[in-house]
This record gives sequence, C-alpha cells and structure tokens, in this order.
Amino acid sequence: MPADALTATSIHCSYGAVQVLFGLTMRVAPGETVAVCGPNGVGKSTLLRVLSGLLRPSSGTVELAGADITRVPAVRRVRLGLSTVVGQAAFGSLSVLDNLRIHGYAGSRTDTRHGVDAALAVFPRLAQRAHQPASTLSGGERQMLVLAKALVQRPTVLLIDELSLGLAPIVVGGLMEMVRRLNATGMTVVVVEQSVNVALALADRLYFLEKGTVAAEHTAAELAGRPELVRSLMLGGQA
Ligand SMILES: Nc1ncnc2c1ncn2[C@@H]1O[C@H](COP(=O)(O)OP(=O)(O)OP(=O)(O)O)[C@@H](O)[C@H]1O
Repeated sequence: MPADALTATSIHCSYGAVQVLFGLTMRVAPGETVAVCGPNGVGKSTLLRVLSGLLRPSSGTVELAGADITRVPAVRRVRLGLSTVVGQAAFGSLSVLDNLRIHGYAGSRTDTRHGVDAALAVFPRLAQRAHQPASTLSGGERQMLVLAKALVQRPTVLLIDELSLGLAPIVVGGLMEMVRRLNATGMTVVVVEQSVNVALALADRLYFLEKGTVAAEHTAAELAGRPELVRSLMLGGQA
C-alpha cells in the first residue's frame, strides 16, 4: 500500500504557556482533498502552520509521503513538494509575473520559468494581467495569484488556509473550480476552511476539530443531505 501523502500523528502544540493542539492525528491519502473545519479558535490555522513547518510541535510527528519531516524547516518542505497558500499576500508594487518569479526562486526545486508558465496556464486571467502591479488586482485575482505562487513551486501536496475568506461567492466558486482542477491533476490538497459549504463542495473527506483535537471525521458523501449533523459538527459538538 502506498504511504499517505501527509500525516500528522499525536500533535501537541503551544504558543508559550498556552496549549492549542492536544494530540491531534490526521492523514491525507495521495490525490485526496481533505478539509479541516471547526469553530473559531479551535486550532485549524495552528495545525496548518505545523504541517507547513512554520511552527514546531512540542510533540508528535509530521510525515510527507512516509518520510518524517517534523524537524524539517518550512523552506525545505517546499523543496520536498509541500507548498502552502496563506492569505492574499503579494508584493503590491511588483507585477504579477515578478511575484511569481520571486516565489519560484524562493522555493524552487525545479526550473522556475517552467513553473511560472505552468502556473499562468492554470490562471489565464492572471496571464492577461502578467505585467500589471499586484496591488491593482481585485480580491479574487489576488487570491488566484496566491494559488499561482504555490503552483510555481509545483507541489505534490498543497495546503490552503481559508480559500474563501472575505471573497464574494462568485469569486470563491471560481477559485474552488481551480482547486478541483489542480486536484484532478493528482495534486493532494488540504484546506483549512471556516465555510463548511466550501469545505463540503471541495473535499472528499472532512476533519472537524474541537478543543485542539479531532472530534469527528466524515466523508463528504456521508454528510450529504444531513445539514443538522453538519451544523452540530461545526458548533464543535460530537454527533
Ligand atoms: N501567535 C499566537 N500567539 C498566541 N496565541 C495564538 C497565536 N496564534 C493563535 N493563537 C491562539 O491559538 C488558538 C487557536 O488559533 P488558530 O488561529 O489556530 O484557530 P483557528 O481555528 O484557525 O481560528 P479561526 O477560525 O478563528 O481562524 C486561539 O485561541 C488563538 O488566539
């Protein structure tokens, strides 16, 4: 049996004296899209930071394709094929193209130009705006740029924090379609999402966190047509 694309096992994590994750375990199979959901402040973004290498857990392990990467720094994780999309940050005064090039140099494990071309092919709208300063992009286009930056790194596993945050539903719909297409190419995707509707529409499987650990895990198919169960899971109650 092939190794999981990504696993987190018994993760404990704290900010100073404040513990946020308590023995959290999750796994993501190759080619799967998995969503991490739950109420505000439950530790979703903290988990993402641990997976991406921005935060070191106090105990527990993170594995990428069966290799222990718990102590591997974030930049080296990118080179191993694990990229992270967080927020809508871009260098505003630089063009779309230069933003992509810079990102390629920062994490490159392959030829940067090839990666930039491949990313622009996925986002024709960005290709049309390649020479426009990033600061002039709309919110949705900026989010596309963030996804495109991760694509330049040609990840095997893509971590996305809050794809839908602050964006109009129609823009979110477009971005979801992009993520689906990436997943269809074989890319494994983990999304941290506050919108359960986005999570349900995107993911094969969903983890629901409560008090820094996994309270429940369901396939999207199991949750289809069960709004009461979804509601109670999102409120942090075990159902
Ligand atoms: N840098 C930090 N220093 C101290 N505490 C932090 C830090 N970042 C997050 N926390 C705390 O850790 C807890 C979990 O935060 P986290 O951002 O992981 O939650 P979340 O589930 O992603 O929440 P949300 O859905 O509101 O974004 C919260 O109580 C938060 O205040």
